[in-house]
Amino acid sequence: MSKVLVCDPVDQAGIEILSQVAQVDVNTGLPPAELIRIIPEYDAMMIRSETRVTKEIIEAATQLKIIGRAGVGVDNVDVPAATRKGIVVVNSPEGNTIAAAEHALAMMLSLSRYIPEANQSVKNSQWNRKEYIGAEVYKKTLGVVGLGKIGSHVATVAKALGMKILAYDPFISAERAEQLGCKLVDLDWLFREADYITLHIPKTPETANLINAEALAKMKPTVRIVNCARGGIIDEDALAEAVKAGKIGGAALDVFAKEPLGESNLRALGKEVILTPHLGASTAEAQVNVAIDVAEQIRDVLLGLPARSAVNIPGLYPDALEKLKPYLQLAETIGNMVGQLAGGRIDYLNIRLQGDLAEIDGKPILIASLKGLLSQALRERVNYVNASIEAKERGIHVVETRDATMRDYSGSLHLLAKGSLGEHSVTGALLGDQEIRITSIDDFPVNVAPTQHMLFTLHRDMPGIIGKIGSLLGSFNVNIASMQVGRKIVRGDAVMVISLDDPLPEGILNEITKVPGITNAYTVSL
Ligand SMILES: NC(=O)C1=CN([C@@H]2O[C@H](COP(=O)(O)OP(=O)(O)OC[C@H]3O[C@@H](n4cnc5c(N)ncnc54)[C@H](O)[C@@H]3O)[C@@H](O)[C@H]2O)C=CC1
Ligand SMILES: O=C(O)C(=O)COP(=O)(O)O
Repeated sequence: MSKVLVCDPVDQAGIEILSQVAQVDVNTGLPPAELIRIIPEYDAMMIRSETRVTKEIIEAATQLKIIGRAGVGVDNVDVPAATRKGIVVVNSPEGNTIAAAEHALAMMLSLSRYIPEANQSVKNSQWNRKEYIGAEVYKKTLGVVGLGKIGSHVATVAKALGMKILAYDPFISAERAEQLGCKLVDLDWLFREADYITLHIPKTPETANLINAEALAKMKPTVRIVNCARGGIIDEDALAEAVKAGKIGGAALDVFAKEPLGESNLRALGKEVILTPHLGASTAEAQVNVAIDVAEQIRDVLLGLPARSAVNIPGLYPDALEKLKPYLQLAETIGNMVGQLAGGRIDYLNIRLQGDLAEIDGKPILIASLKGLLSQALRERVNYVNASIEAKERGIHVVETRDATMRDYSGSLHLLAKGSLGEHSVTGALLGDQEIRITSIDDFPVNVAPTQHMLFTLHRDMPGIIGKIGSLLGSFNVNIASMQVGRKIVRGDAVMVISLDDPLPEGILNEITKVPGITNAYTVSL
């Protein structure tokens, strides 16, 4: 039975789903060294933002297939290290959108009316109304940095509060911003004009310290900044300094460069600053959503099915994947065949999508072809996650071409591999949308169904050659299941494809190449 390690607190609804297919160990707050020690036992990990899944942990994992992040941000996972190891990383892109957006809005309003400190003062038996004269958000300008899922919801609600919305997001169109009632502007404009700024971007090398002393200096002295996205997007010392010096109006932070927040200048600040302990996703509803979303994906991957929100499998979207499945199988099979025919080190792979296949997104087919190609060298270590990286690291130059005019089958795939031992090609198609047919080998036309054990020969088409191969195989007690010859001209060069019931015994390939007329022989095992 598979084993899943749940390292951070997640809703019971997720645990129940995982328990249908795996032994689930809930073990939160583990120190890194302990995680490294126990991770080899596990097939899957489920985390939130507290556990850092470092390269060291990933390298120590020997059977880990999936890391499920019950939330959005995967910046606490070394995704490149996971990808390299063929481990799928999934998240829940929408499960906590509303929770995070509402927390940002709550922070904005609390900041405007000093609610946290006013509340504390009443609880401390004071009644100080003069101290807490706030500001209205109505008719003020809100600058939304990052108009993705959370930023869009914040903008929509803020619009209903009567705010004017400016947005900065280099990856969305002005039309999309307009639909949301926002004006798309550049960052400097937003910094200059906004009365409130709210951040809804991922933490990336580009966004780290986006709000630094220089940026703060461009803002209005009354601006209030909300960060419910990621710590490290704001330079915390520069922010504390700006609040203290009255260069900005205030800030509300849910996330910090280092969590839990340690020693910090922010703690000493007054009512202008609100700090919450990373609570954006902490609603009952969001926790049920993300736990179910991610647990279902872990369950599926453990059952050998695809994950719907993998962050490190490029181009494999669930709907497209379902339609493409037979073609992925085809690509993997002929990738595997051409890899074995080419043998040795492969330097170049041309993937030609033909007929109907020329019309579709080729990326998943390309990945499947590479997985097949590398499967001899890497066995089960290669999968859809790491096939592209492995190919790149091996220096395989991959070229995708398309030819919609090739219409012998509705859609076919031609792979040509060049390597240290020469050049080979295989074309395959689907018969009746499911059954794989090999339709050419080294450009010789054939029509064979791939089988587990196959023998290919390149030979001169001449009388007696088939008989000689047949008796040679017979003398080694190898049974032939089927045989086919492909040739372009009579008595010219030809290819023979023989399906065998058993694997070819050691040494026999050498004997076959000694038969007069045979130029080369190859075995392929699928
Ligand atoms: N505080 C909390 O508990 C929570 C925090 N989050 C965080 O909120 C952030 C946003 O999440 P979603 O809206 O779900 O993500 P999303 O992917 O839907 O939106 C992010 C947006 O940022 C934009 N973006 C990327 N790089 C940018 C850049 N350099 N400058 C400006 N815009 C850029 C993207 O185009 C995208 O539109 C993430 O960092 C996520 O981790 C999410 C949930 C809960
Ligand atoms: O989903 C996200 O990106 C979050 O930041 C939520 O973090 P959490 O799951 O509450 O630790």
